[in-house]
Amino acid sequence: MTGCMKGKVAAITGAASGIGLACARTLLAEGAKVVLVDRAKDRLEALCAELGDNAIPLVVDLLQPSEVDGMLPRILERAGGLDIFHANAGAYVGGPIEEGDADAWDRMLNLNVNAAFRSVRAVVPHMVAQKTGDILFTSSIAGVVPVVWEPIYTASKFAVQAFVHTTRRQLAKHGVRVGAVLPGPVVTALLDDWPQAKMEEALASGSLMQPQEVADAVLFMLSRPRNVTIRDLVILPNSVDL
Ligand SMILES: NC(=O)c1ccc[n+]([C@@H]2O[C@H](COP(=O)([O-])OP(=O)(O)OC[C@H]3O[C@@H](n4cnc5c(N)ncnc54)[C@H](O)[C@@H]3O)[C@@H](O)[C@H]2O)c1
Ligand SMILES: OC[C@@H](O)[C@@H](O)[C@@H](O)CO
Repeated sequence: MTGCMKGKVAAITGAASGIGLACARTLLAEGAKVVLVDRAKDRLEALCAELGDNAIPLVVDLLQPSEVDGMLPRILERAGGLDIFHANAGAYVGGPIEEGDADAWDRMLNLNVNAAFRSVRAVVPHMVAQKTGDILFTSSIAGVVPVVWEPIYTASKFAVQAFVHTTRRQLAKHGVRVGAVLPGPVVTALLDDWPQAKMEEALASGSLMQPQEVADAVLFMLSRPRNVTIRDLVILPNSVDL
């Protein structure tokens, strides 16, 4: 621990679980104030009570556009600023398309794509005005490799990658960095949707990572000198065959 995030304010969506929570813990340990954004009110409040005064809960349902649009003033009021916005919340649906539930696809696409882009739109004017900031996405290896068993999820993360690459170039001139961390399989609640046999095989072959490994990668990205952007950081368990 170096205290390299001291004085920074971060907001992380989907911070009540998995990768978002590990990132929140890591940034807090490095001295940042962290706004944990999630719709899981009870879990969020219990976690923040445990994490201390620098952990600020913000209950937002990202699937409600008006709640996303109103998020920035609530962050500024509670945390006094915003330096890092991590669009992390996401959902997963896999499987053969002929068996797919198109309504579940819509919910996932709304969260992984529309709500994520909308949330960035909500905070960018603040970062442009202050001429500095970091926008970070939790994308996925499925954002750069078409993963055959999860076509709609893959499509959502390819969309994220397109947004990261284009907005990075729009915002660089304002001192705002945009990048993505692209993990392979991580042990979180998100993979509950995986078939049991696939999960057992992955656990047996060691092809799963822990959320902390992703959080360490995120800290590396955020702690680069301001003239350097890590645009895409792919992080994989050695034995994953993707
Ligand atoms: N777990 C993996 O294998 C893996 C791999 C690569 C990328 N990712 C990505 O990492 C990100 C985080 O996933 P995770 O694995 O930590 O999952 P997770 O299920 O552990 O956490 C997701 C969090 O998002 C919150 N959330 C869901 N819908 C919401 C909404 N409408 N409004 C507000 N909050 C909402 C949930 O309450 C939960 O706390 C996702 O974008 C996912 O695509 C995960
Ligand atoms: O299935 C391989 C990966 O796409 C998956 O583990 C991960 O990206 C889910 O977010």
